[in-house]
Amino acid sequence: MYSDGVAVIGAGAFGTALAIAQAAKQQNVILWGRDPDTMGTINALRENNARLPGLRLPGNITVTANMASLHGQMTVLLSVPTQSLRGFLQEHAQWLASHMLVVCCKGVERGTGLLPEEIVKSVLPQAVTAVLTGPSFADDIGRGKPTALTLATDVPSGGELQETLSTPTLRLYLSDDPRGAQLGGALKNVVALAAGMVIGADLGESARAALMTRGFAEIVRLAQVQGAHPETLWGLSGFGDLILTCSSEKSRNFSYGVQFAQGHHMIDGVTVEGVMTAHAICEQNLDIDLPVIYMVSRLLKGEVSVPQAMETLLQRPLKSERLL
Ligand SMILES: NC(=O)c1ccc[n+]([C@@H]2O[C@H](COP(=O)([O-])OP(=O)(O)OC[C@H]3O[C@@H](n4cnc5c(N)ncnc54)[C@H](O)[C@@H]3O)[C@@H](O)[C@H]2O)c1
Ligand SMILES: O=P(O)(O)OC[C@H](O)CO
Repeated sequence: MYSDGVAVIGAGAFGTALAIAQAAKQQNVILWGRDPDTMGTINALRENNARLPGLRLPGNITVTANMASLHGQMTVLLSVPTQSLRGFLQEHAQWLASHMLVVCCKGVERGTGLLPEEIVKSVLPQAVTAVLTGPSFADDIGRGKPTALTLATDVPSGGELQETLSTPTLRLYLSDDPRGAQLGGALKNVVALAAGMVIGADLGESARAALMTRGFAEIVRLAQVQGAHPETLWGLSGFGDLILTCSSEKSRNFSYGVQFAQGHHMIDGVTVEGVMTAHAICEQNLDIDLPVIYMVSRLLKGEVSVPQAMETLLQRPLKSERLL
């Protein structure tokens, strides 16, 4: 099953990196992007110089804007931003039915509160799905630097998929908790925005460590209430990705947080998933104590400044350090 090769949907930074990584193992990999001109340029240069400059696409990657290139029963890695996933699926449903769909985006959909795999199931109820997530920068994956990720799925053939997608430098750990894995990947971006704001406002490394730790407590709390296994969040998809994203300026979420605190609020064609995810969580009006996540949404809406937000968080009643 699903032995007709690997296709990557979305020719952004991550999709391109995943295609390059898979090309080290698979005979032929398809990289699909929606814009024929862009894909023509990527093919001519054998490089995605707009999204992942400096990395050469091996010859066994077929670069295309034609969904008809997908064939048989493939493993399809979905790497479009979360807020675009539904639109992509609706437009191209006819080409996707026979394949294993592996969700690689991180976020919560605004308006529905759905996680990416749930978006897939809501558009394609019969779809066979999995989730690939964890600490990984596109550039590291594309350069073949050692990376470990979580592959989370309910399907019995998860072990086969793990074998298919693991490479000598990309080590996949199998999980049976797609919900927990996705919540970790989505929510760490919100905490990374907060961590960036702390650094951008020069509030100190100690404050960042406090926010990361208390932010992690919120992630575990929310995940448990929403039916995930708390231990999933202690793994690569939760704790692991939180460390990476909150501590590196290579992270777009962290970097945007830094810029935001310094008064630069424009997002120019860059995918910063944590922004919509913060709002998507808030608009669900959950009865869960999530002070950091809610504060990030208020900050992004301009309702409070970073110093006001920090003061408000510090002035809350003292409490015990329970994680849950
Ligand atoms: N970049 C990374 O290091 C990294 C690592 C892990 C996970 N991710 C996740 O991967 C997802 C994609 O991120 P990215 O870094 O590739 O972003 P990106 O901004 O580099 O690229 C996004 C791509 O999606 C395409 N796209 C947008 N809407 C589309 C639609 N409706 N149909 C088809 N294509 C569409 C855009 O044209 C663009 O090529 C995000 O959820 C991100 O969190 C990224
Ligand atoms: O650049 P970011 O902030 O979207 O982070 C990329 C990955 O999610 C890190 O694991």
